[in-house]
Amino acid sequence: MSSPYAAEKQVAVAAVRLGDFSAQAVINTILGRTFPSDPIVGEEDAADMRAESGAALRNRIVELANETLTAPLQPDEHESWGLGPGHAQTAEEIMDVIDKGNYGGSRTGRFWTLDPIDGTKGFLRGEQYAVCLALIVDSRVELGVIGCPNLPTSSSSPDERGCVFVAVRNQGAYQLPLSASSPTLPINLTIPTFSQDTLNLLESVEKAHAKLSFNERVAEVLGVKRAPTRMDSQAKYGALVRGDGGVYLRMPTGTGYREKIWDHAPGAVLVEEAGGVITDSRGQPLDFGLGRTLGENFGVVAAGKEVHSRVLEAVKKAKEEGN
Ligand SMILES: Nc1ncnc2c1ncn2[C@@H]1O[C@H](COP(=O)(O)OS(=O)(=O)O)[C@@H](OP(=O)(O)O)[C@H]1O
Ligand SMILES: [Mg+2]
Ligand SMILES: [Mg+2]
Ligand SMILES: [Mg+2]
Repeated sequence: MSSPYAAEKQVAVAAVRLGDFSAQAVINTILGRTFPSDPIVGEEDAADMRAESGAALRNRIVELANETLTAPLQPDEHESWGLGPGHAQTAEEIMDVIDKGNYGGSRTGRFWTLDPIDGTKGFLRGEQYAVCLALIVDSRVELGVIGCPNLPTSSSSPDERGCVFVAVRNQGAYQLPLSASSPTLPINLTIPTFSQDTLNLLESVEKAHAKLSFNERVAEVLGVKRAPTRMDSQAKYGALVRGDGGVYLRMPTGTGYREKIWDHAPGAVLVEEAGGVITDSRGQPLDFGLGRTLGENFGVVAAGKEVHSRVLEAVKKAKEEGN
């Protein structure tokens, strides 16, 4: 007997692959047209589309990407970005532009990093996912954007969904509505102060992505009273900076997995511009100059200034207990 929802899962996995590749094609096209000399570290590559067995996948992605690339321009888009009627690309051009994301990263100079769909598992469950882009210059994140199509615009309006978080170094952190035609103005974000009664953790849903049992112990050491908020993707960073949770805590599961720069670069500048602090679990700065991964950084801790130092101490204590 086949497992429950096997067909739904197959459809959803195929949809996410289409979303991943076509989003990377569209975003890399815009970046390539506007900043032609900037390299891109993108999560996806076109190898599966180029394979002999990849014809159906390739055709569908080319169709989807071209649908977006050739759609009539929105008020906030420009034809010089390679968008609008008449801007269709061939299959070869689409695969090449996806592979423009193959850059290996660098210590110096400027490059972009893209996660076309972050929180793949969340997307598959119909929950949170995000489209994430950051500009890194000389290893420092200068700009970050996290688009969350399924995130409520605030915790008090659960039915209104779709937010974009934007931060530019020294220019603040903002939340905008996802729809460019919405009259809502950008909201300037600052991580609020949490009391012992309101503090809680923001953590992954997937046990394979973070050691949730360790988070539980850290919460106990901190005297946290509220249950954790589990959410997929970098939407967690958006939730943190607008005060929907007090601490972002992500501890390695012990498999030797290295965190990818596209999973944290936009969140890093967003947290700092909202007045918070982001480091690894040992208090080391996240190093975006080592290539496609964060190298030896061990986990991620982000929170408001005072809370952050308390979390690092609690992590240390919980680790010592475990030794
Ligand atoms: N073993 C392991 N350890 C840590 N992280 C991992 C691991 N495996 C995958 N990933 C990355 O986790 C990204 C999703 O992050 P989240 O945990 O926030 O979301 S989710 O709950 O998994 O959806 C996810 O990003 P996407 O692939 O873009 O979804 C992965 O890059
Ligand atoms: Mg990701
Ligand atoms: Mg992804
Ligand atoms: Mg992935």
